[in-house]
Amino acid sequence: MSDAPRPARPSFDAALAIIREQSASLGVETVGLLDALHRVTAGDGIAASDYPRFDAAAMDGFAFAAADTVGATPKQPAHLPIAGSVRAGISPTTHAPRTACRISTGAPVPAGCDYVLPHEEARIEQGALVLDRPLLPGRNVRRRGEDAAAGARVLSPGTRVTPEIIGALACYGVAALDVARQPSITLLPTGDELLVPPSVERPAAIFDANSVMLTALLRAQGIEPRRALPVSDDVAQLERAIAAASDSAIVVTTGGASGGDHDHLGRALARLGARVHFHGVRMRPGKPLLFATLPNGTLFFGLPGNPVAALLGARFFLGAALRVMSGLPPECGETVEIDTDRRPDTTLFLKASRDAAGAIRILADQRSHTLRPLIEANCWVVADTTSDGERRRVYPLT
Ligand SMILES: Nc1nc2c(c(=O)[nH]1)N[C@H]1C(S)=C(S)[C@@H](COP(=O)(O)OP(=O)(O)OC[C@H]3O[C@@H](n4cnc5c(N)ncnc54)[C@H](O)[C@@H]3O)O[C@H]1N2
Ligand code: MOO
Repeated sequence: MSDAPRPARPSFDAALAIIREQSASLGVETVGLLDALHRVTAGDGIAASDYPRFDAAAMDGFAFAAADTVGATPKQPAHLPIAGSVRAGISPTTHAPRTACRISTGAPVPAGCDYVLPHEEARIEQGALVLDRPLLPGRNVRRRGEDAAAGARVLSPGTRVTPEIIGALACYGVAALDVARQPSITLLPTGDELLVPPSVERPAAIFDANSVMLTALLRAQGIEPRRALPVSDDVAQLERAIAAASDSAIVVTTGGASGGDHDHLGRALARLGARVHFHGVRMRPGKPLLFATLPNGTLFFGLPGNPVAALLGARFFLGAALRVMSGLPPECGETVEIDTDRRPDTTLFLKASRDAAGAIRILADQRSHTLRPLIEANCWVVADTTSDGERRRVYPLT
């Protein structure tokens, strides 16, 4: 058992509150548009250019002024001689009244034209477009600035940047964005079973799944963590490895968090002079989770080794700190009515799948070493009891 003092175990909500209290914004930086992917905006996104940049044809066909069709009938159609053509990328051209010009999709509609007739609808006789009814202006013309006008506020602060947002901003000529600074993070897997790759000669070795999984989880938030080499279940080595990692703003270990004979995390942190905010949370899986501050101010998350517990710890606890650092509000989940297992005084995290109709199914295998159900899962159901009674909340998987 660890000799380190054990503060009382908080509830899940209380533990999150402690983490939020210990976390602070890291400020703002300007990054190139593509580098903003998965990051959180720290200011408004402003369109640098009108989009569309000019009145443009939405179809290949013929451009002309709708006014030139006034009074046209099948018996007395308007004849608009076809004069010239405009292609995409060609600067807007002048247009002689009572003529039509060939135009391709994306080409600037010549000044004076306000109608584009698709070529498959066109009747051409002796080099003139024949129109046998009056037409209303605007058809197949994309108006300048109709999606976004230069200077328009198109993005608010606190938005997670997606590929779609990057696409829109690229249309609007935005080349850089202000985003919240991200912390540097070192992932430190612990456990003798990780020190050598699994092989026939090493039947008790396992693959280090946790640091791979957490790297993926962080990349999805625009953070590239440093992955330290696995460290053995030895207090001195653990102490050294944590000290070496503490140049990062956040250190995350996996394994060695519970009170087993070889779980030395508590002892290593005591030797380092860390301030342990809690060791153990009234939740399952993830009960042995530890949160501390190292003497230099680095935040420390000691996640349990079981992969589901490690994932939950990163998803909800490290995630809570990252949200504060990114200027995002706390997650509150969606309250739902669903009958699940319950455990007194414990928050249960259940792998679940929600179908297109919104029906939630709790998956059969809830053990904390099995990730296979998470291939099928798309949400967590979080079950606990409040003073108002049983509560069930749904959270996205990541
Ligand atoms: N007597 C008790 N035993 C255990 C308790 C308990 O309360 N009393 N709690 C159990 C719970 S709950 C958990 S969670 C685990 C967590 O313990 P540790 O954080 O000390 O983790 P380890 O013992 O080091 O490892 C647990 C499990 O996970 C595997 N592991 C570790 N690292 C990785 C990795 N990087 N990738 C994949 N898998 C990893 C490890 O081999 C173990 O199988 O303790 C229970 N025991
Ligand atoms: O807390 Mo443990 O996470 O149930 O396996």
